[in-house]
Formats: sequence, C-alpha cells, structure tokens
Amino acid sequence: MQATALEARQLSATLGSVEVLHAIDLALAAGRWTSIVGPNGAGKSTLLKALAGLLAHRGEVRLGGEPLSALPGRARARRLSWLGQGGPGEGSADDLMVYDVAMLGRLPHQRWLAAPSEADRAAVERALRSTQAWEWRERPLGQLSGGERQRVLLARALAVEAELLLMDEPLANLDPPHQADWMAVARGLVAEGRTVISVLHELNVALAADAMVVMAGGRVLHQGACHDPATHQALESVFDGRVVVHRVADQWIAIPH
Ligand SMILES: Nc1ncnc2c1ncn2[C@@H]1O[C@H](COP(=O)(O)OP(=O)(O)OP(=O)(O)O)[C@@H](O)[C@H]1O
Repeated sequence: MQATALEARQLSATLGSVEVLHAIDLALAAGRWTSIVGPNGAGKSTLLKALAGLLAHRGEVRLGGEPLSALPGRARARRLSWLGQGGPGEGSADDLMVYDVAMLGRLPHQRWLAAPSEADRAAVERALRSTQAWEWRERPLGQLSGGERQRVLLARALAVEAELLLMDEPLANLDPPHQADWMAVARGLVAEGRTVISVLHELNVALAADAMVVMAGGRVLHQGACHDPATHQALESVFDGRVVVHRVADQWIAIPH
C-alpha cells in the first residue's frame, strides 16, 4: 500500500465570516503527483494553503503521520516547499536578484546569518538550471516577464529540496513548452521519491498526474487515479458536463464544449 505523505482530518477553514472548506478528509500518497482541480471558487487554493500550514483552520493536517502544527517552523519549511501564486506577501520582492530569490529557498537549511554553503549554492544552481532561469541570475525579479518570473519562483521552491512540494497554479503565465518542462520537473521529482501536489486549471496537464482530487463548494467530491473512468466522470460532472475526457495518443485530454 502507498504511504501517505499528507493527510487532512476534518479540515475546515473560514475566510472573513464565510466557511469555505467544510470538514475535508483527505490522504495524499507519498511519492506521487496529485493534481487538485475544480471550478473557480471551489476552495482549491484555500485547501492548499491550509495543507501547507499557511492558513488558520480547524481539524488537523498531518505530514508523514505527524501533526504539522507540532513541527518547528524550520523543520516544516525543510520538508514542505510552497509555490504560491506570487501575490502580495509571498516573498517575491521585485528588487531582489533572481539568484537571491532562488537562494531564499535555502533559508530553512541555513544557520542564522550564516553565508550560503557550497550545498546551498549547488542546490540553487541546479534549481535555476532546471527551470531554464540560470542565465537571468543577475537580473532583478521585477524586470522579468510573467512566465520568466514564474520559472524563478518555481526554482526557489525546488531549491528547498523538500520531500513534499505544494504548488498553486504553477503553470500560470507559462507558454506550452515551459508547461511541458514543468511536467517533466514534476515527474522528475516523483521519480526521486518526492511528493508533488498541484492546483491546476489546465485539465490536460492535471490528467497527466498520478492521482486527482476533484473539488467543488469547499468539499472534495472525488479522489482517484487519473486513468480511472470514475475520475473522468467526476471531472465531467463537476464542470456540469462542459468538458469531456477522451483518450488521444496515449494521453487523457479534457475537451471543453
Ligand atoms: N477573504 C475572503 N472572505 C470571504 N470569502 C473568501 C475570501 N477569500 C476567498 N473567499 C472565497 O472562498 C472560496 C474559495 O476560494 P479559493 O481561492 O480557495 O478558490 P479556488 O478553487 O482556488 O478558486 P479559483 O479557481 O478561482 O482560483 C471562494 O468562493 C472565494 O470567493
């Protein structure tokens, strides 16, 4: 049986005065790529933030069987890497150099005020090269295009070298070749035994994952393998029959109609 990397038990969250996640129970397999999909406002980003421990919630999140809330901050940050939507407060200061942005991913590994180690520098270079962002390392983040910026933020998340990566719309602003590259990165992480959990609007990419969580109205409606017809049915149903899943050239494709 597949081990569980991350688990939610009766997870609820309230934003403002509105409960947007309703008592979610969920177990996400270790060493797999799971995509989270659903219509706008389904609660996907809220769920991901709660799973990352970035949002006050009721219920419990467990990382590798331990309550996330019991883990010291630095240990948590080493084990769980976060790629958000790059909005305010997500640590993507425009005047920082690309190299230094990626180095932020190494903070959980560094001693207070210590200079980056050889291992830190090697991890940052590997990460920036894997997202083809190495050549911009001396440019300020604020001078990059949306897609270039996204690749730097992805590199920062990779530089953590965490066992688990949570990514909220990682394909935002990426052109098709770089979307394909992101998929290769996700697959590479899984091949190394890491766990990838991504909120995705691009259903064709989401269907290339190992497993899928289908959400609506702050609840999980279905969780299953991406090749399972029951998952395809859930996907079609949550989008009110406005997408149809077909098999094309060895891939599952969701066609809007
Ligand atoms: N501060 C807030 N106060 C009240 N409701 C909020 C607040 N922030 C978000 N919401 C609501 O919470 C619900 C879930 O939002 P969330 O961003 O998690 O959805 P999502 O599935 O990620 O959506 P999208 O696909 O549009 O990105 C939405 O209905 C949203 O309107």
